Amino acid sequence: MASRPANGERGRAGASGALLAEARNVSKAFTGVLANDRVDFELRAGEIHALLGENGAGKSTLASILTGLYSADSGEIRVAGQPVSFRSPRDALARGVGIIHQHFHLVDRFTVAENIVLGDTRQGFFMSPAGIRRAVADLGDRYGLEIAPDATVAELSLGERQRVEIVKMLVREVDVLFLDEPTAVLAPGEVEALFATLRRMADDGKAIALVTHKLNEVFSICDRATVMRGGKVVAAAAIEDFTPETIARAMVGRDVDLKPRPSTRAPGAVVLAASGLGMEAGHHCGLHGIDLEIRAGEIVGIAGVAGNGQLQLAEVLAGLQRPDAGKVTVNGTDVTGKGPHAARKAGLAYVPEDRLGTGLASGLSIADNLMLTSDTGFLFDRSGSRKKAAAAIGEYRVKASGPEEVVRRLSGGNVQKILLARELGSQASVFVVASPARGLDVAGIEFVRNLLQDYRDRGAAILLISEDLDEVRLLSDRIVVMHAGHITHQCAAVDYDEAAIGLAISGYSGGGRFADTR
Ligand SMILES: Nc1ncnc2c1ncn2[C@@H]1O[C@H](COP(=O)(O)OP(=O)(O)OP(=O)(O)O)[C@@H](O)[C@H]1O
Repeated sequence: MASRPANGERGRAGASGALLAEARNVSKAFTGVLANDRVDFELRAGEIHALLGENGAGKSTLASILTGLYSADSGEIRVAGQPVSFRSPRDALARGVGIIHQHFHLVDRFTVAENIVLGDTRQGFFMSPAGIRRAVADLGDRYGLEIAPDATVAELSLGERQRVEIVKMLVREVDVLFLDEPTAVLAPGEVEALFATLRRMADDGKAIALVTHKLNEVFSICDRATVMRGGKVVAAAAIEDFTPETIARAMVGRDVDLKPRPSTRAPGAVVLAASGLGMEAGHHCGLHGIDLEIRAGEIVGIAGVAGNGQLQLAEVLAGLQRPDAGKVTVNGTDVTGKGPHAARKAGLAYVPEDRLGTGLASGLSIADNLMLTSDTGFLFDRSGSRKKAAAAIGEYRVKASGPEEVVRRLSGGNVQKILLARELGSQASVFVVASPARGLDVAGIEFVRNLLQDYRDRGAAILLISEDLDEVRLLSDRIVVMHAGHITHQCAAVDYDEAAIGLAISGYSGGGRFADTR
């Protein structure tokens, strides 16, 4: 059992708590890639430990080795000081080491309680339905995790599903918990709640490893950080010994500049226009009287919590959904409800949020994916498509063995780069871009921001949809807020008023009015 820190003071327990999990001199190669190169990593009782690094640095591989999904080619894994050899994640769980992946492993049509006991094969372990309810309630109280045991998982938000995954781990009595980019799926309010839970778990003597790209999270919650680059550990220290700049430099090997570059020119003619767009509310909130104009040479950012109509709006603009009312024009051509090909032909490119669903075919190579939306089709001109892919891999600094690499094998951030390369590399003049930096490391974020600003300066019209308010604020020339399928606020970026935007995000549309949230 883990030794408990004397108090929950940040940083103190992390430096001195008992060693709960370690990797010593661990290496792991995949075909052509040394994903972990003589890695040392340690997790102590009472700490929240950030595991950082650029896309493809080897973080997920290390987490997978420590939690039983992969075995190391060489080196040693220890739990509570004892060498272990995990043959599966179940083995690791039996030793108190668990992981919560970005894509949850829950059965949608089962209840929360059923999911919690599912697959729990501990010998002699039995929990009656009443026992499970009690355990969920007790753990919920202790760690601030409110969930209804009888709810069906399909009805739950992503934040609630994450809580179910955490309770599942707590029921299995983990001492060490890895979380792979846990805030990527959360709304801002849910992030604070998650962090409070993680802090309570650490205060209780558990060790938490947080795989993340978000430096603000690292500095607000973590006690220590380990930074990886090219499969190696390049820095490991208490958080007080780092600054955002030194962490970014360790990750990338150079200085990173994320300062915005506002447009210096007045925007040109309207190139993307939506007027009176309406969609019936169904399983989503619908769209209600959306009027929007985007001009050549400007970035318009749409802020709001996911699920407030942004996805429907993006899909209507990109021709993937037909609105019930209203009209969309791209470069003066009416493309309303005419399908994605018509929108693309009129000059619109779309980077969807759901990169492996709507965006890319995970079973195909990089080269084939880059040709998926071209008129010629990917069966045509294979050597041309390979050349194009090789150029994109170089330009976007994608970590891959070459153009024939299957997209499924790439790390999350590199998948995002392939999608961006295809859409931003097209000849479009209007770009609808949803969460372009999701899953990207600091160098990737810098790259994408520069790219969008370069395109804008060359006269492209960009609609940026993002839940990351900082991203919207830093990149946009104009800001539009959506709530419940309505536009509740619009302003120029220079007039950015955090309080007004915060109110608009929660539905307040000025003059004492709240948007109709049917
Ligand atoms: N199953 C696999 N088969 C082949 N190569 C793999 C496999 N898993 C990872 N790799 C490669 O190993 C390297 C490290 O990948 P890993 O997923 O560990 O990186 P990461 O730091 O987690 O990146 P990201 O932040 O983008 O998720 C990458 O070059 C990746 O393409």
